[in-house]
Amino acid sequence: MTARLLDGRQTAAAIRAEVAAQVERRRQQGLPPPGLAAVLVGDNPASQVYVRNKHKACQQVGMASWVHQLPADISQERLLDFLQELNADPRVHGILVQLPLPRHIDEFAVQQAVLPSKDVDGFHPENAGLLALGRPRFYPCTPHGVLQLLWRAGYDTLGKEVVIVGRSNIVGKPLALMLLQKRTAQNPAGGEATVTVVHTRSRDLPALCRRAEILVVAAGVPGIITAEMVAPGAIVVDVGIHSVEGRLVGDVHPQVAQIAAALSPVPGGVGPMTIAMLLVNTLQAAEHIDSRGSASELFPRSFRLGL
Ligand SMILES: Nc1nc(=O)c2c([nH]1)NC[C@@H]1CN(c3ccc(C(=O)N[C@@H](CCC(=O)O)C(=O)O)cc3)C=[N+]21
Repeated sequence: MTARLLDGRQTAAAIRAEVAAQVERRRQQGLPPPGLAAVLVGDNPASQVYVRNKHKACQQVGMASWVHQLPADISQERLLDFLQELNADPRVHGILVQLPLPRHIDEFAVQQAVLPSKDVDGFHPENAGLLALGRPRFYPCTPHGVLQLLWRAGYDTLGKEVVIVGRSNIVGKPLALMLLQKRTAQNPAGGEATVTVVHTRSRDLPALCRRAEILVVAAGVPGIITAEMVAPGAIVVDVGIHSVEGRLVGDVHPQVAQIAAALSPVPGGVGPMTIAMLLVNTLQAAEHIDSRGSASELFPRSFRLGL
């Protein structure tokens, strides 16, 4: 038996089509296209691929997109000034500063400099706090992509034993919060799961992982999850992505496909979903700015994506 494939490319394409329809509806109403500004500092080759993919995805759905390539040695002060310009630009509804940043730049300072209402990554402390309190403004793209991939494949997390491997601010932590929340019309990406977050310091990682009905792996270590760490019939979502000897691999060892009931692969799983959810957030940012007249207000409703 080999696992059912959770096809992130196909699911992301379906979400892009939903977003494209909303962008077209806006156009017919005479509204400007949602606009995303991506900021890339330095020339990390992986970051260049991701930012290019985001730019292509924006164009595909009819959004405006700008890629700002800044030199690796730009000062933090200049970068923060540049972000203020994007904050003030009415054509820009969403701002994304690609991570990782060069070492001389304080990531937290940069995340705080993005206007919270344009923070389509959901990394600003105000947005992280709102998510933690059950009042999400933007769902962080990768965790939301994981939940959408599961939901659209027919897997409900309600009451399930979900184990998350990894405790990062961009995946593990926000995903845990989303999985705990109730699913409501205002909060459609809730989970109501029993959530366990494990990490490299956890005692007996294999036993903890084997408890999972749904195992989400965002550890950042190639192949760390092997077949004996997975319960037969589990659903496994691989969030890791690494270039190893010229090939893309995830955190989940290929032998897991023989044990799991379903598996989200790398590439072709969470990566394309992350980009699709970025488009959703950019659309949401544009919608609320238009409908409320103010970019700084709390968004009153979530963009629901057919849930
Ligand atoms: N501010 C910020 N926001 C992010 O969302 C963000 C970031 N920084 N830094 C890096 C991570 C990583 N990330 C990916 C996005 C798409 C793919 C993706 O499209 N992957 C394709 C393969 C792409 C390839 O060919 O290399 C796939 O998995 O099929 C992967 C990884 C977004 N991130």
